[in-house]
Amino acid sequence: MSKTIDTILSEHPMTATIIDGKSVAAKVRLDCRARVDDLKARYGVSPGLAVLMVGDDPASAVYVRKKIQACADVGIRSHKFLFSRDEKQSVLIDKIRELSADPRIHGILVQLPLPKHFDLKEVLGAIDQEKDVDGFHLYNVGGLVVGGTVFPPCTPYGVMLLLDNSGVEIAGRNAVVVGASNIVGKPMALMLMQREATVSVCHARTRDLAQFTILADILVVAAGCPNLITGPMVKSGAVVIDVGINRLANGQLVGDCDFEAVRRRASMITPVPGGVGPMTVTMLLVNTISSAERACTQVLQAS
Ligand SMILES: Nc1nc2c(c(=O)[nH]1)N[C@@H](CN(C=O)c1ccc(C(=O)N[C@@H](CCC(=O)O)C(=O)O)cc1)CN2
Repeated sequence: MSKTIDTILSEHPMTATIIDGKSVAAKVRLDCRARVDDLKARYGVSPGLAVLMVGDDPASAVYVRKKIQACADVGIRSHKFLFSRDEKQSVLIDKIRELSADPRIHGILVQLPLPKHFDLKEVLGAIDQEKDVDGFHLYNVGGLVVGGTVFPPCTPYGVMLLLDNSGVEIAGRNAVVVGASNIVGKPMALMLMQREATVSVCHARTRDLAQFTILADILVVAAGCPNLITGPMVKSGAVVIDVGINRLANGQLVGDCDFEAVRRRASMITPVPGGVGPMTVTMLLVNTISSAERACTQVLQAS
C-alpha cells in the first residue's frame, strides 16, 4: 500500500533552514555604511531622509524609531516630523512639498497607516517621485509593472534579497503570494513575475486556499492572520516567507504561519520576528542612499 505524504513526512520529518533576516540585514547595512562614506568623500554629501508620522499608533511609533536608529547606524541624516491625528491634510501635503524641494533631503516617507480622513493617493502623490524611497508613488508603482522602477517598495525588495541571498532559484518556479496589499502582496507578485516565476495571488478568504498554497515552490504570506498557513497546506521542500506581523493577546509576536508545523514541511522559512521585518528597514536605507547617489551624479552631469 502506498504511503501518504503526511505519513512519509512524519517518518522522516524535515526541518527547514531558518532564513535569518537579521544577519542578512546586518551585511547589507555594512555595505550601506561604505556607500555613505563614499558619498561623503567624493561629493561632501550625506544622504538625508525625512520621516513623517501622523497620529500616535504604537506600532508605527516602533517602526519609525527603528528607521531613525538604522539611519544613525549607517550615517544617514534623518528628520522626523510628527503631526497630530486630526491634523489637516493640506498641512501634511505642504510639508511634503517643502521637503520635496529641499536638495538636502533625498528620501521622504509617510509612515502608514494614515488616519482614515486622509486621502492616501493625494498624500503619496505629493512626494517627489525621485525621493519616494518607499516606492508608493504611482510613478514608481507603474515602473514595477513596465520595468524601470526607481525605488522598489522596501518589504518585497527585502524578500527578493533574502531569496537571492539564500540561493533560491526563482525563474520557472511556482510562487504563491497570499495577501494582495499595495505595500506587500501586489508588488511582491510583480517582482516575482519579473523574475519569471509562475505567480498566483490569493487572499486570506480565497476558497480552499490550500489547493493553491500546496503547489507553491515559493510561498509568500502577507495576510495578517495568525496560523492562516498550517503544515498540510505547504508543499514538501517549499521556501516559505512569512511577512505577517501579528501581536497576540499574550503580547507574543507571530507571523501568518503555524511556524513549527510549517517548518517540518518546508526547506527554508523566515521567522517572525527576525525574518522579513529587519529587511524592510534595511531596504529603506538602500533606497535612500541610491537616491542620494543619483542626485549627486545628476548634479555632475548637469555641470
Ligand atoms: N511608510 C511605510 N509604512 C509602512 C511600511 C513601509 O514599508 N513603509 N511597512 C509596515 C511597517 N514597517 C515599516 O514601516 C515595518 C514593519 C516591521 C518591522 C520589523 O522590524 N519587525 C520586526 C519586529 C518588530 C517588533 O518587535 O514589533 C521583525 O519582524 O523582526 C519594521 C518595519 C507598515 N507601514
